Amino acid sequence: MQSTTGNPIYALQDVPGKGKGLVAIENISKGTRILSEEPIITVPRNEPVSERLRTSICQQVDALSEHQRRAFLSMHNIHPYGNAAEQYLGIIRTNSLPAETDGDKWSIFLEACRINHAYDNNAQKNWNENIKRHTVHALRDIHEGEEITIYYLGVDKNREARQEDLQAKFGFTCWCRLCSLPPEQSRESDRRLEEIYRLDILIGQGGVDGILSSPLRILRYVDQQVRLYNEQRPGHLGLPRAFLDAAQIAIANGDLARGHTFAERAASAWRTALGGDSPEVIEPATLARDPSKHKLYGISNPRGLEPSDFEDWLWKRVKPKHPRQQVDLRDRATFPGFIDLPDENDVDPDFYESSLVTYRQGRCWCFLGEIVDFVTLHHLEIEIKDVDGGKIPLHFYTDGRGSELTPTQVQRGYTVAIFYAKRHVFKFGEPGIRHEDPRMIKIFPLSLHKLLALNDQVQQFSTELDGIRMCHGCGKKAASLQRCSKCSSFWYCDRACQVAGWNEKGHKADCKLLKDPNLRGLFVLKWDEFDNYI
Ligand SMILES: C[S@@+](CC[C@H](N)C(=O)[O-])C[C@H]1O[C@@H](n2cnc3c(N)ncnc32)[C@H](O)[C@@H]1O
Repeated sequence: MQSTTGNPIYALQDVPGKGKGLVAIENISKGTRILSEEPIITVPRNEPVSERLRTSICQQVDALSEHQRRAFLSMHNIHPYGNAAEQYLGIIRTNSLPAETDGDKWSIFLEACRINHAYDNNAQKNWNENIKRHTVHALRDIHEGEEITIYYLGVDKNREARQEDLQAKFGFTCWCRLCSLPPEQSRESDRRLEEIYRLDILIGQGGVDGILSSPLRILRYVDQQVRLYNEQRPGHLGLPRAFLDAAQIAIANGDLARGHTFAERAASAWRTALGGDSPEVIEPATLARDPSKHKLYGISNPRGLEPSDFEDWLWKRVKPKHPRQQVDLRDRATFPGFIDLPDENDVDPDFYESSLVTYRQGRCWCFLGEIVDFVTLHHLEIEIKDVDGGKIPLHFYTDGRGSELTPTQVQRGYTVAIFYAKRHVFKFGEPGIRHEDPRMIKIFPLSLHKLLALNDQVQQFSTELDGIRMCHGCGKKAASLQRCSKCSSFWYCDRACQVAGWNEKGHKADCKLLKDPNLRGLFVLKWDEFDNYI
């Protein structure tokens, strides 16, 4: 590809430890189409090696121009060979890229096949079915002299699986910045991926029913996924998919304004990675123009209501909340991350109601964080990780300076819940939380990750909608389920379902946790009202 001045923007150069590679020879800005190429050799992906295939490959190589042939033969080959046909096959296996959207045909592209791999890739490869070319776009600004890299493996995988695949298919180990992280940070990155996949399941499992019955909960999952994708690596292709999910949730629930914005974000992310002429951009761009054309628009309008109930719905008349609705621990208004806590010296309107002369607390809230480390010098100091992954100090300025907590309570990996926490600027260190009232803290013997996973189960199996609940054992929805007598949180058709829930679905461990009235309390307190301190 050439720059606007007509000069090439990259060159094939030696890259230490990787053979040849493409290197930017001028600054390339995010979203630039770095190259767009037609294939020179194409093979069916899944056809077993046969005489017919060998002949077809030899004929295609023979038909190349001298320049193309030389460039093809200089490509890397990790497979041993004894004759020309085997050599060609080895080069194709080491270098080919998809030449059809469904991946049935793979091809050799003289330039794109020279790009090396990195997990923190700065460019995105793609077969563009509209223009029948392979394209590569800059996922972020690439500086002059920087190597252009793509991700070889398609699906995102944890570090060990990535390295195994790269060794098996391409014969190398990736040493990019993300693959060389120290073990703890690398595990964190792997955990992020696991969480992304877990959220994927939670988002998809209820289908349209889920989107309609708990739109906020599902939107929270997608919100969380977007944050994780952004932390994982730049331009992750999960992002536009997540934006499209968010658009669908908004539109299905009649919110065209948000549907429009989410669809625009999806289109913009695809445009950066794949170019404005790629088919992937068309769907979200069309949706952004008119979100009401989406097939789910309008399905949230209630059907079969009594006329008076319909009027209540139409006018958004507030009805008393269902008493048995469970609070969602992912609700950031009630369980904010550190950054969203009120500042100690401000009157934050999200938490306080103010008039001209006075203000009063308008709601209850609780900060959740996982104990990463702790130390006692003059007082107990705990390092905690919040829902956003940020680490902050929690200093104990209670009368006992933290000694009111027992060593069995203060353990790494346990979750701290602090009611009415505020951001405090310490003179001697990083901003954090100054904890003064011993009644305002609870510690639960499970990680924040597990607490949120338990919350997801509670949301799915404890929440009643129009008198209907879901059996935790078999997943059936019914009005006449029996509740677990120990924790009162999960519901079952009969004894067999209870045994299945206990043994196969992990309720044995969850039940023990939920027997703690303090933990159960998190799910049932009236957080959005304030009468008195909890
Ligand atoms: C498609 S080719 C890429 C171009 C190749 N470097 C060349 O010289 O033609 C794939 C081969 O490049 C090398 N390679 C690609 N990415 C690499 C990386 N991150 N580290 C080391 N070698 C890499 C491996 O030998 C791999 O089999």
